[in-house]
Amino acid sequence: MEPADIQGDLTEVLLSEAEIQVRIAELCREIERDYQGRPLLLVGVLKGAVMVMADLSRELRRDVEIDWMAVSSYGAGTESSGVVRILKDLDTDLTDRHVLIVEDIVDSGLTLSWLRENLSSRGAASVEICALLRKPEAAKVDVDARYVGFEIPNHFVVGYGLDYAERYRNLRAVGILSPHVYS
Ligand SMILES: O=P(O)(O)OC[C@H]1O[C@H](OP(=O)(O)OP(=O)(O)O)[C@H](O)[C@@H]1O
Ligand code: HPA
Ligand SMILES: [Mg+2]
Repeated sequence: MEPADIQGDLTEVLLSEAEIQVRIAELCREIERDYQGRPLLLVGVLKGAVMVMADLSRELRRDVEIDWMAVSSYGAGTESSGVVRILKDLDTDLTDRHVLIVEDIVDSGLTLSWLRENLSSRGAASVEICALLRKPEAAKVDVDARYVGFEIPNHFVVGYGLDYAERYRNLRAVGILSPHVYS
């Protein structure tokens, strides 16, 4: 299943493509129910959330708007710097909007706690979070994410949008990156 040129880079496949898709469908049914009758703006966080956004938005059986923000706190390493930078802002005015932030992972929580504050301060009617993955043991701040796909152990993971130095984003599964790749 892994491409030949990355064989050995993963110590373990944590979540298969099929497991991810089943869970995304479950989250979509919850989202449809919770936002019934309310217009919904999905805000994807580039670049990691590209795959989740593509699959989640197409699985939703309702109309949505989609916008993107790019923030970065990791650079090329495996540890959050804690400093969040806006690389690309939204095109959409958030006044009175119901916003659902779509993310790949809550790791330390620094990115999402900062982002939720930032978006809430723009006059949104509501701001909630949907993250495919969460690492409970890595939390430095508490992030109240309404929709979480999977809680995973505290290892650096790649695939399905998640990168190490911009590689591995295109894997269909999520796996643990072998320390020999980055040490
Ligand atoms: O909870 P945290 O510790 O803040 O980590 C989570 C964030 O870090 C990663 O993004 P990154 O800054 O690496 O940018 P990228 O999405 O472009 O890879 C990931 O996509 C999340 O946005
Ligand atoms: O485990 C991770 N992998 C890739 N990118 C990340 N950004 C935060 N945590 C991670
Ligand atoms: Mg990253």
